[in-house]
Amino acid sequence: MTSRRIPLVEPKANISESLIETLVRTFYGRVLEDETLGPIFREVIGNRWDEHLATMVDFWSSIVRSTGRYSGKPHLAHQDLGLDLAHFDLWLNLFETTARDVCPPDAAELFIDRAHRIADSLQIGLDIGPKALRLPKKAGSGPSSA
Ligand code: HEM
Repeated sequence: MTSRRIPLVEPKANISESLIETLVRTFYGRVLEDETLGPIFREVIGNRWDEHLATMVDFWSSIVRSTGRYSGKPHLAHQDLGLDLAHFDLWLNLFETTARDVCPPDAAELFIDRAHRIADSLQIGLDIGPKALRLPKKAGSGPSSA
């Protein structure tokens, strides 16, 4: 049997909905104060903050409690935001700090592990950074570069 290269952090903590809500509210409060991330979120979300926070609570509840409450398409939500690696680094650093500030250690590690995995998947799907697949364009799918 081969060992995993990236050990999966398995859920140990029984994470409550109220912890998820605290994490989500604290994190997006800090995101809004960030001089780079704040303006992006303000512009895109506008006055839909209640909806966004509720979506994010459902998202994390699905991830760490397997409640199945989220069924959106995160890749589509991010594809027109012009994100680059620096945005992901900022987001992940802020998320890690917030998770460690508001969660017990084992819960924080689970959130952080999943956030990194999903960020990787977003970068692969959005063709950002060294993890991007950079697949050649299919014939007929764009302007030809003769
Ligand atoms: C790189 C920095 C990031 C920025 C600037 C960013 C920005 C945004 C914005 C503006 C939205 C709202 C889209 C809309 O309602 O139209 C959104 C939605 C969302 N983001 Fe991010 N995001 C980032 C990284 C991440 C990461 C790393 C994750 C996951 C760990 C994530 C998960 C989500 C989810 C689940 C939604 C909801 C999509 C839906 O409506 O179904 N984002 N993000």
